[in-house]
Amino acid sequence: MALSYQRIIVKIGSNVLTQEDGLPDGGRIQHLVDQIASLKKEGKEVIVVSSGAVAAGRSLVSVSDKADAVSNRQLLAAVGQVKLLATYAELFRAHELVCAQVLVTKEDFRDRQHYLHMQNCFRALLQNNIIPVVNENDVISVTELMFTDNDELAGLVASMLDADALLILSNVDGIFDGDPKAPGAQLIPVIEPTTTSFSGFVTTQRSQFGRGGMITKCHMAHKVAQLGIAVHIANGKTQNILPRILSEEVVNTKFIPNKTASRKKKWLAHAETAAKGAVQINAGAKVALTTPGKATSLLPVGVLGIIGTFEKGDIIRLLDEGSKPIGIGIAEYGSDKALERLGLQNQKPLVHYDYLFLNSEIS
Ligand SMILES: Nc1ncnc2c1ncn2[C@@H]1O[C@H](COP(=O)(O)OP(=O)(O)O)[C@@H](O)[C@H]1O
Ligand SMILES: N[C@@H](CCC(=O)OP(=O)(O)O)C(=O)O
Repeated sequence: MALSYQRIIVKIGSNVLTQEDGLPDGGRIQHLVDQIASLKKEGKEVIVVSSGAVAAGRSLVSVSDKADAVSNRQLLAAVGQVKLLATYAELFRAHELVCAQVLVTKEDFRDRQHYLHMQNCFRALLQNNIIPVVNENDVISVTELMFTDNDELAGLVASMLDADALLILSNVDGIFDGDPKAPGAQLIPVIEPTTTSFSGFVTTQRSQFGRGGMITKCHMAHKVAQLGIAVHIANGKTQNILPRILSEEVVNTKFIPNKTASRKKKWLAHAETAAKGAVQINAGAKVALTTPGKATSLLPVGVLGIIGTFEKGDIIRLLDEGSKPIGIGIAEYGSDKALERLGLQNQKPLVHYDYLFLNSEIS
């Protein structure tokens, strides 16, 4: 039976798009575009997250070994992204399809305004039947500002757009129970939402031109599946891989999706590292917030202390009396006002339920 995904994110890894020598594989890109065009003709929405800018840059200019690695990467990506998108645009045009370039940084997912602008743009593109081709803005994203890899970026895009599925194309058939090249290694076809540890079977080894490796792919895939989105890890070098994943005719690893979470909560699930401050809440507030089936906002009466400073709209962490993190949310007002209202009754919520994300909701 065919899988009925409607909105699909296709993540194409560096290794799928490059040949052994690190230069772009034109035939491979063509074949993938042909497959995506077929999905479009079936009425599906497709968003492509494509690596390959650095590889494309390498085919155009050679960089000096003496220059620093960051500058070289910026230069190759800046040059290569033009070629990468020109290649996609030309190949999609042959199918009478239009694609668009979307370049983003990690910061764009942390800032609520940037996030909403981005989401709005994606919606407009999809409504106009345009295929977004997303990559990290490698010119700006250096060191700590970088995504771990494009898998992380693809996961964020999938949750932002409430996708039905994320198809991660790599250079392996899926996740194996050990080194995929070792004799007897077995592919794991299905990973249930209850699986939490991958370190037992996934090594930290990366493909030749990849950045994050399989372990980061697993963690991201698990997190995305917890948010209600199916994730498949499959081999992008296999012929007709996309239609064959959907018709369940090909080996791959599927992360079974969990119950769906609301869109806002999906964003919050990824936003923890962006927290500006924290509030410590009392036991009564903890019980009220974590009681299943109840939509409760955090009121100042339940707040014991404010840690750090934050402003209205910032993400803050919620800690219990023992300083254990219990969730995150968006502050309705800044830490100064929160401090004035600490412990007081009949005050406006510090975190509204709609902007509150509790750890218990995804575990
Ligand atoms: N248990 C495993 N199953 C599959 N692949 C694994 C496993 N452990 C490590 N790997 C390695 O992960 C690599 C794919 O990850 P990565 O380098 O991030 O690729 P990509 O460029 O597609 O993002 C594979 O080439 C493989 O060598
Ligand atoms: N933004 C980079 C891709 C880096 C990256 O993370 O690649 P991959 O590990 O294959 O997902 C580029 O376009 O070259």
